[in-house]
Amino acid sequence: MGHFRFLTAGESHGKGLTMVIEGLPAGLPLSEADIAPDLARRQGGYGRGGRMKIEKDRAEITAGVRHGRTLGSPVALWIENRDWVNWTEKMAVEPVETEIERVTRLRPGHADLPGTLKYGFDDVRNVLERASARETAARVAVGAVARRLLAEFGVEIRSHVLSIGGVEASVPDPIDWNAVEASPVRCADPVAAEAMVAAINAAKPDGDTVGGEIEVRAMGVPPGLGSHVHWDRKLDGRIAQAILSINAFKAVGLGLGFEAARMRGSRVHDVILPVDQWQGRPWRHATNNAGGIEAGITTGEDIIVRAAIKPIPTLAHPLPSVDLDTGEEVLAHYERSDVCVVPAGGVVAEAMVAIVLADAWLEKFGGDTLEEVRRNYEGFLATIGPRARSS
Ligand SMILES: Cc1cc2nc3c(=O)[nH]c(=O)nc-3n(C[C@H](O)[C@H](O)[C@H](O)COP(=O)(O)O)c2cc1C
Ligand SMILES: C=C(O[C@@H]1CC(C(=O)O)=C[C@@H](OP(=O)(O)O)[C@H]1O)C(=O)O
Repeated sequence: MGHFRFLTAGESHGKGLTMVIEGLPAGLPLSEADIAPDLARRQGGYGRGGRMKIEKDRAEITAGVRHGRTLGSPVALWIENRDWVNWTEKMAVEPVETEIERVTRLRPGHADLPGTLKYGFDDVRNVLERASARETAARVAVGAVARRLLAEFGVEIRSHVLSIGGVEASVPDPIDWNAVEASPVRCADPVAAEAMVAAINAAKPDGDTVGGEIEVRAMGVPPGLGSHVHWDRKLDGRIAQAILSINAFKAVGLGLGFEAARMRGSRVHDVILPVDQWQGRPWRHATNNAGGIEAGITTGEDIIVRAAIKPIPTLAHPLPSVDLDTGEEVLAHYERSDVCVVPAGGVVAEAMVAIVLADAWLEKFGGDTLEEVRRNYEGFLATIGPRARSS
């Protein structure tokens, strides 16, 4: 929608990742320490490959912040690829003398075939470098900045793993978020977490990979973000686009999501009950099957997003494929790969939800300074009580 905008640039084995963020108000406290924890969380999770032993992601703020506060100008960030030193010739910006071996054995499930066809390349590397989920490090850094804005207003965004490799977790209520952070697979159910680790361990020696499902929750979100009036202002649609844009994400649901299709209306819809007082108003939904959004607008309940992540496409025991040069049958390309990225995927999904919410926040409460945003937010909250007219 353009109130909080960002671009990223960078190839997986190039020098690093560049981000430019536009739309932040002036006066927001922001430091590298606000970004570092999320970058570390994205690098974790059981089942990642050799690359994560090389990288130690750190986002440097190179513009838009002075003495710890945003200036209202674009914020620029930079993350170095530590692996780049091993790829200087293969990834050189200028032409090189040596002949670089091309990648031509197409990997099913990755960008290799559609990307090379679309851009007219004879070397899959020209596509895979940018298609790589290395770019999700940049999104998590941008998401941490969005999260910093939302934190000013008490909004908190978390994720946990619902399933890996067909092993399903039970979801405790309430969720112990510290336990999720301590879990090797970011799962709130310790028994299921053990079985998930076992599923990853079982897939690895087979040269295989596993996917799974994650859930993101945004807590402390006020009613009124998004809108029902146009398709591209509906917040559920904006969240779905943001989530499905993450590498390997294949399905998304709000609240009950797919489950709602199999239930009766009387069981699905969240009845509205009078209460003494809940967040400044005398009503509250009895349940939150809608996942905090009705008609594209936040209701004030937690936003709950569930998403499915496919198994990683690059297999150590490669799948049958064809060679881009000859069209002959070959096995797909393999150098190294993650076996499972479901926990990391949850962290990336948190970042995308934070970005969409920051955008919707500035759309509704936007201002040039943080204080102006705060005034607009508080002014709106003061209007959302009962509508009885005084005569
Ligand atoms: C955090 C993360 C790490 C990933 N690591 C790998 C990997 O090591 N090998 C691989 O083939 N795909 C990996 N992927 C998935 C591919 O990037 C993705 O499947 C590919 O870009 C094709 O896009 P699509 O699956 O969205 O259609 C990863 C995805 C995420 C979110
Ligand atoms: C670099 C990251 O993920 C990469 C995503 C990725 C892919 O194909 O998507 C392939 C792998 O890269 P490499 O071939 O260098 O091992 C992952 O490690 C990261 O998450 O930071």
